[in-house]
Amino acid sequence: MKAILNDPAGAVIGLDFDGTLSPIVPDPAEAVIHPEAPEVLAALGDHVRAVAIVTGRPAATALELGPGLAGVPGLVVLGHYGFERWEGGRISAPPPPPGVPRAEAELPLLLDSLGLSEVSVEDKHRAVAVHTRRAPDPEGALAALREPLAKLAEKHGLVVEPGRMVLELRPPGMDKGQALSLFLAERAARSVMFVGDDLGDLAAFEAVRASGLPGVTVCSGSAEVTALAERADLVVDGPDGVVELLGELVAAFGRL
Ligand SMILES: O=P(O)(O)OC[C@H]1O[C@H](O[C@H]2O[C@H](CO)[C@@H](O)[C@H](O)[C@H]2O)[C@H](O)[C@@H](O)[C@@H]1O
Repeated sequence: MKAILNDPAGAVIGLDFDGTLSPIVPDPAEAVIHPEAPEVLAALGDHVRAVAIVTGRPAATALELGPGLAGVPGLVVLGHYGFERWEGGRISAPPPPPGVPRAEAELPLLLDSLGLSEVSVEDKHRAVAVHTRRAPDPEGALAALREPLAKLAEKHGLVVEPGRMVLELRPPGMDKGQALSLFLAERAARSVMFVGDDLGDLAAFEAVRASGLPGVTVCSGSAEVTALAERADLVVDGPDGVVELLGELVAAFGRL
């Protein structure tokens, strides 16, 4: 944190979206960014080398659920765990993986055969997520789905990304750690902070450590995921705590 405060112009601030900038809600389509986040990120963007949102969401979805984000100076959104990039209004991405629609087509029958028709499927185009949060027994449904979804993913050349009451089938070859490492190198960062809440963010925590830069890992804490808090330098109280921390950083920069 000291390095970031002493030299904000060299700092890259990486942030996850769901559970970090946006409070967790039952329906993924109804998630919305914390009301104070766009303003605080905009203020942060004026001081630091770059603000990057690194998310499992498609980049365009993060921007839709985060009105005001597009105005954050220099913002980069690395969507789909880094496969996709939004910057200055443009999205770049590799061709969509053919395994995703094939796996998705098999899902209804599979879910029926498991008696899990109450779970919900989120079509993310480059990935497909199976959510159990709104099922009668979310943990039980998640456990019942692990093995069948692992087999389905393997059959179609995909991997399973586990998260908060969700198992996502997505292409291999990228994760938030690789995405963050590439971004740090591209921006010649002199320090780094990464803020996340879920298992997918562990790779980014590792990337902070592997970068050799002065860095700080921050967990947006919840009772649902403890693995991240155990590995974080700092734990704050969910998206409210994240916004408060970022606000404190901005205030400190203002005093420099
Ligand atoms: O990398 P992230 O930005 O954290 O995205 C990870 C997944 O987040 C979303 O699901 C989570 O948030 C939902 C809305 O609050 C919640 O209902 C769900 O239980 C959480 O797992 C999103 O729907 C997924 O596609 C993302 O991969």
